[in-house]
Amino acid sequence: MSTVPVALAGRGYDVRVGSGLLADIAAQCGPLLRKPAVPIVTDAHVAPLWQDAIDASLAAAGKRARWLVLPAGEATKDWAHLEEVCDFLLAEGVDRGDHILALGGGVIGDLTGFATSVLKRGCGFVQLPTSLLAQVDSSVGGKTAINTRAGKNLIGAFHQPALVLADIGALATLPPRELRAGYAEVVKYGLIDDPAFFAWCEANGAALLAGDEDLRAEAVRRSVEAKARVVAADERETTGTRALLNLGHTFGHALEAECGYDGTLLHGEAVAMGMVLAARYSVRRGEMAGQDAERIAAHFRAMDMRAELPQLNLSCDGRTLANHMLHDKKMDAGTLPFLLMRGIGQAWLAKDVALDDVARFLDEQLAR
Ligand SMILES: NC(=O)c1ccc[n+]([C@@H]2O[C@H](COP(=O)([O-])OP(=O)(O)OC[C@H]3O[C@@H](n4cnc5c(N)ncnc54)[C@H](O)[C@@H]3O)[C@@H](O)[C@H]2O)c1
Ligand SMILES: O=C(O)C(=O)C[C@@H](O)[C@H](O)[C@H](O)COP(=O)(O)O
Ligand SMILES: [Zn+2]
Repeated sequence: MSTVPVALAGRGYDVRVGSGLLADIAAQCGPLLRKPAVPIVTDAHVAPLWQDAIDASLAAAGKRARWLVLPAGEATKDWAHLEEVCDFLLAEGVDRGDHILALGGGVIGDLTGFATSVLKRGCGFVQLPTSLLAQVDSSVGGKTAINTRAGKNLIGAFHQPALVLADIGALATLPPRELRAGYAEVVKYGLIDDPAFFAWCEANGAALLAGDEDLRAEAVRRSVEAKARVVAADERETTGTRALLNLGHTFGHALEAECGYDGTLLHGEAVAMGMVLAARYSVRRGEMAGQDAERIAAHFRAMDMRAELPQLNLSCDGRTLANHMLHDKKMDAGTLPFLLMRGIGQAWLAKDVALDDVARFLDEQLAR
C-alpha cells in the first residue's frame, strides 16, 4: 500500500492506495467512525459488490452499516438526490463530528461530499472511490457538486474528505467503458505538466486497461501525487494553478451539457475529446505543433476511445456548444480563461480567447 498526503493546513488528509482496503474498512477508518451506526451512501451497481464485505468488517468491530443506495449514473448528481441524501443523514442523527462514507464513483463522491458540506453547516466524510476516475481524480481535492439544467457542477462547495481509500481491487468489476473514461483523467496529468507520464501512458495504457493491477496502482498513485501537489498549492482555484486540472473540461463540460446527463457521453469521455479539442485549438492559434495534438488523438484512438467530434452525432453547431461555456465556473467578468497547450506537458491558462473564435473552430471540428 502507498500513502499520498494531501498537505492542507488544518485540513490535511491521506490517500491510501492499495488492495484489500474496503474489506478492512473498520480498521482503516479507525476513530473516524465514532458511533455504532455508520451511514454509507452508494449506488445500485456498487452496493451488491461491496455490501457484504463492508458489513462484515464493521460487524467485527461492533458496528452496523446504514446504507443509502441511489440509482447509478450522472443523473443522480441533482437536486432531488441531494435532498434524499440530506434527509437520510438527518434521519440517521448525524452530528457534525461524524464521518459519512461515500462508496462509489465520482457521482456518489461529489453528491455525498456536497451533502456533507451543507449538513448542519458541515460534517465529515470519507471517500471510498471504486471507479478509476474517482480514484485518480474526483475523490481527492475537495471539489463537491451537483449538476443543474444550466450545466455541470454549478452548485457545490469545496469540502475536503478526512480520508481517501482507493482500493485497486475494486477496479476489477468496472465495465471497460467506465475504465476508459477514468483513463482520460490519468492522461490529463501527463498533458498538464508531465510529458514523461504521457509517454508512460502510451507505453502502458493498453495493459492497464486490460487489467494489470500493478500498472493500475502505479497510475492511481502517480495521478493522486500530481493532483495533491496542485491542490496543496491552490486549494480553491484562486491563483490559476488548480485551473490546470480543468484541461479539456471547458470543451468537455459543453459536450456533456449538450448530450444531457443520460450516459450518452460519460464525463471522462467528454474530457478526452475536450483535451483533443484544446490541443487542436492551440495548433490553430499557432501555439502547438500539429503532430503533438495528433499524438494525443492517436493515443485515445489506440485505447479504443472516441477522439473526433463527429463521432458524437451532434445536431447542434459550434455556437450552441460555445454558449454552454458561458456557464463555466472560470468565467470572469465576461472573459473565459481557457486551458490551452504549448506542447505535451505544457498546459497553460490563456486569457485572450474569444468565444466567437471557439464557435468557428468547433464548426470546423464538427465538419471534420
Ligand atoms: N470532484 C472532482 O474533482 C471531480 C473530478 C473528476 C470528475 N468528477 C465528477 O465525477 C463524475 C464521474 O465519475 P465516475 O466516472 O466515477 O462516474 P460514476 O460515479 O457514474 O461511476 C461510473 C459507473 O461505474 C459504476 N461503478 C463504480 N465503481 C464500480 C465498480 N467498482 N464496479 C462496477 N461498477 C462500478 C457506477 O455505478 C457507474 O455506473 C462526474 O460527475 C464528474 O463531474 C469530479
Ligand atoms: O479538481 C479539480 O480542480 C478539477 O478540475 C478536476 C476535474 O477533473 C473535475 O471534473 C472537476 O469536477 C471539474 O471542476 P469544475 O470546477 O470545472 O466543475
Ligand atoms: Zn474531470
